[in-house]
Amino acid sequence: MSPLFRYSRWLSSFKNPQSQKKQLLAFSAFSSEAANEKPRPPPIRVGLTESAGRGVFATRRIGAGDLIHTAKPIVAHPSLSGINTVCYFCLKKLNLTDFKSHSVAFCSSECEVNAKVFYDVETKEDWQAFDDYCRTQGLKYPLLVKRLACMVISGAASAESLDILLPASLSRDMILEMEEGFGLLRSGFVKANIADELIAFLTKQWYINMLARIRINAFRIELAVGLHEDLLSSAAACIEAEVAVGNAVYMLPSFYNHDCDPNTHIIWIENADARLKALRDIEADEELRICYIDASMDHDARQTILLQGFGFECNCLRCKSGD
Ligand SMILES: C[S@@+](CC[C@H](N)C(=O)[O-])C[C@H]1O[C@@H](n2cnc3c(N)ncnc32)[C@H](O)[C@@H]1O
Repeated sequence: MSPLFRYSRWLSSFKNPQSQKKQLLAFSAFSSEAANEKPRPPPIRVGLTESAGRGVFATRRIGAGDLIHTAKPIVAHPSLSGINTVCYFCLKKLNLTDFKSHSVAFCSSECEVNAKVFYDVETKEDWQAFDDYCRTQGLKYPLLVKRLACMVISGAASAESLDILLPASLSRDMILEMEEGFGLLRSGFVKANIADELIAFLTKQWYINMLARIRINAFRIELAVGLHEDLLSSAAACIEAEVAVGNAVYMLPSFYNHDCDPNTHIIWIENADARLKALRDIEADEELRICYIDASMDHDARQTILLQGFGFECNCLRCKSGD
């Protein structure tokens, strides 16, 4: 799931507020995860907003419906309930015949090769206890941490890959609840005979830090219904089971702030590669915002979910107007 950037040096310079502005402007220059579908660089930069931390701004006018950029996940993982229905790497939907009993499958030899960054380490252990823990507790984010840990062990990712992302503030109870998952993850690697020096990064603090970042930056991936797909069976699937094919964390999309009347949306067509598209005309220097939740809910319901789920009081114009 490259590209994985080693952001730690850049991150440490954020501790100096004077360099923030310069660094944020520089970000647009190396956001190479953005689309290679267009010859021009994506029309965005990351900058500081007045009251919502960092945000993404348009560098030129963007037309309604335009593809702003695409983004590949830093780490993605299928939902456990659908693990035998999608590619284990890119989350593309597969035919049941692609799966041998109880195994995972890949949509292409390219995905199989790309998955080596975590799969070779992961398959040294059976992870039944860890998966059961996630399944019974209804947890999806520890799976992303496990996959990222495998990537760090294989040398494909830095243990600091997510450090640049904003962390959620966690209560003492939330931290206590994470201990079981940490214990299962670490003991899985020990049982797999992974050398001590390769798992030295995997401390309880690292595990909690990753979950704190994933909690407010992960995207739940719902694939758009393809034209070829039977709309009725897809609708039935939505009712019967989890619609999301999985969860993923991206770099650039994580800098998009929320708005209850967004000008941008994030969609997934075929797999976990995200597409950011303009919902209306956007002027140069306007902030691009996506909607994290179901915008059809009323004001109070939206505020409650944003506060409880993401830890912030929404400052968007729609909320300020009381709508
Ligand atoms: C995924 S991050 C977005 C990028 C973030 N601003 C940063 O500096 O990295 C989500 C966080 O941004 C802030 N945020 C996003 N949308 C907001 C809004 N509408 N009102 C207030 N804060 C917001 C909150 O702190 C939230 O937890």
